[in-house]
Amino acid sequence: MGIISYLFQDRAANRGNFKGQLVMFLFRLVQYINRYTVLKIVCFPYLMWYRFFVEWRLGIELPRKLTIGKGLALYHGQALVVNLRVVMGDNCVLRNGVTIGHKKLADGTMSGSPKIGNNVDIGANASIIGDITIGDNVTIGAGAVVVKDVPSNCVVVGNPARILGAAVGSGSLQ
Ligand SMILES: CC(=O)SCCNC(=O)CCNC(=O)[C@H](O)C(C)(C)COP(=O)(O)OP(=O)(O)OC[C@H]1O[C@@H](n2cnc3c(N)ncnc32)[C@H](O)[C@@H]1OP(=O)(O)O
Ligand SMILES: N[C@@H](CO)C(=O)O
Repeated sequence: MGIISYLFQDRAANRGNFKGQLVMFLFRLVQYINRYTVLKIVCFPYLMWYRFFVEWRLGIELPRKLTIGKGLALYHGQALVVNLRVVMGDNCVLRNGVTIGHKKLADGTMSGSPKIGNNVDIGANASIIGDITIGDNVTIGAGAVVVKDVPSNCVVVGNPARILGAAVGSGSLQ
């Protein structure tokens, strides 16, 4: 992928949403810079500015080492925190108040972070925590707290999250 396509890979997903387009452009630029040591040195002021403006000022923590596939839609973009070890697939949606990250384990170490598939739509204020896997084509309801693996092709809601529409019992997550 050429640099222009790389920097604008999320534009279509954020059509009509200038803030989403701008933040994703700035994010892809730090990701691109992060690939090359020379660019990291030359563009150090930009890396600092990204941290100050996007992370501190706008409250959107998308660290430059994060792995996110193409076509990420960012709706509203407030109080959004994603751990740098999270891996997300293509065509996902992140909304305001979403947190995706790790947890402290009983031995005092930190867990891994979620691995999220393609076409995952995450509702406002959802928290997805721990070394878990979310499948493809999943919708995570607003306010859900997801701490276990989620299979592909389902909707999960609630705290703790359960599969919507499944009969009581069979809808619990493993
Ligand atoms: C400013 C803004 O607009 S920001 C955007 C905010 N919007 C979002 O974040 C969208 C997230 N979407 C949701 O949470 C949706 O409710 C979905 C996708 C999870 C489900 O939508 P639908 O399929 O239409 O579900 P529906 O409204 O029919 O509800 C089905 C059942 O799930 C429950 N339910 C739906 N959403 C949730 C939720 N987020 N948490 C807990 N339970 C829920 C309903 O109470 C209902 O339960 P019942 O069958 O016992 O009565
Ligand atoms: N409010 C819409 C997008 O503007 C959503 O979050 O889905």
